[in-house]
Amino acid sequence: MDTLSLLEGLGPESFSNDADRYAAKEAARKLLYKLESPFERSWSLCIETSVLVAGIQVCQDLGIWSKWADKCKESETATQTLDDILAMCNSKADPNLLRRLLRHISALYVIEETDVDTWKPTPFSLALGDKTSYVDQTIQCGLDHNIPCGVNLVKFLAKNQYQEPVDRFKFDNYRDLFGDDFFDYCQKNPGAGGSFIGLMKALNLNKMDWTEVYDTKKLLSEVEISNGQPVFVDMGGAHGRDTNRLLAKHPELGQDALIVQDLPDVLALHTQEKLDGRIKRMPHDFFSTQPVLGARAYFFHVVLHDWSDVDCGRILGKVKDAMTKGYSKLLICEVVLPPKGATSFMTTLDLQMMNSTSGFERTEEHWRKLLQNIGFRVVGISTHIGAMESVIEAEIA
Ligand SMILES: Nc1ncnc2c1ncn2[C@@H]1O[C@H](CSCC[C@H]([NH3+])C(=O)O)[C@@H](O)[C@H]1O
Repeated sequence: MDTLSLLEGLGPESFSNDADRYAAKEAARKLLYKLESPFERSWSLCIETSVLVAGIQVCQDLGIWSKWADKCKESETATQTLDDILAMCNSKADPNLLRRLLRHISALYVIEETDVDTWKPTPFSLALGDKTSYVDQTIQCGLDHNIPCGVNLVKFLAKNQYQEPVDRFKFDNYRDLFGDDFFDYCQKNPGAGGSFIGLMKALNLNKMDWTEVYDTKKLLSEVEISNGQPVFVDMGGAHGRDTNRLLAKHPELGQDALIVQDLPDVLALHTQEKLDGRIKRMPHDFFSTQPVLGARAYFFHVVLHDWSDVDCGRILGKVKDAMTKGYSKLLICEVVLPPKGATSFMTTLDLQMMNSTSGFERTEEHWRKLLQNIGFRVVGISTHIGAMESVIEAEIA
């Protein structure tokens, strides 16, 4: 078989597990970067992609992706003509406008052109139409926050003499662009707040279950389950999926044991998914006194990277006041930056934090120093070959 046919014949089913598929995807990306000329790369980065994202979102706004996905569930024929697609639209659209958008997004493999003015979906376009995947929210979040912030960041850094933005109250890219800092803006603009939480749901679905990274059995072995005591507090827990995962692993956990805390608007507007009745949703601002005392674990998943060391000190100081020394644990599920060889997932998160919250990812040394300064002792850092984040376990020193 020639090389091109061999490459085109590969698919997710060619790999026996997801780690191998991911490794092959990264190899293909490296290959693409080697094969494309410098001009092709710059063209693809900015010129092709800006209108690709716009095209995908216009189809989203017109309701095309969800209608198309529904049609596929109902019938065998996924292939649709331009007229069929026009009929899916929730508002009137110019046929030639739609044709031009569809032509571009099919030239870039979002859908597949099968004939004149005729296309069939791909797993990606079907996922865009499947609300449970939150892939649509990943695009929406990018348009609401990440892309405009990335454009602003260039001028913002120049304007601030290339100082590192690490304290949002001093100077902050998001506030420079939108007039408010990230979480204030999200509270005032529920649409933008919703797409951010949507991205968090997508990320959470696509990351390794934290209970596979960290030994929850050991954590719970010293807990008296039936005493009605709070066991686990998921702070900035939003959707509560991490708490659900703990419960799925330990169904013996009872009423009042599990609490998901977040800002009131996030719990009221953006996290309506049904949680097990044993999980309590509790509005709580983590800069104020922690009302749940003496839990076995206070858990933060991709929360502290939003905040400066000073703010982490304020947040964790409140947690420390609620903890029982010698019993309560602080669990931090975050990227621990390696000195060398950070993955693109890690570097993306790091710079997206700069983009939107003046936050950042931390090295192991940084985490240890930060926690030590607040009066904690790191007990262990759990990692897993398939996980992008580690779980840092700490207790009161
Ligand atoms: N002051 C605050 N008090 C409580 N939660 C907050 C505060 N500021 C931001 N948050 C929440 O912190 C979370 C950061 S995003 C992380 C969400 C979740 N733990 C996950 O892993 O997917 C968001 O849900 C924010 O609403």
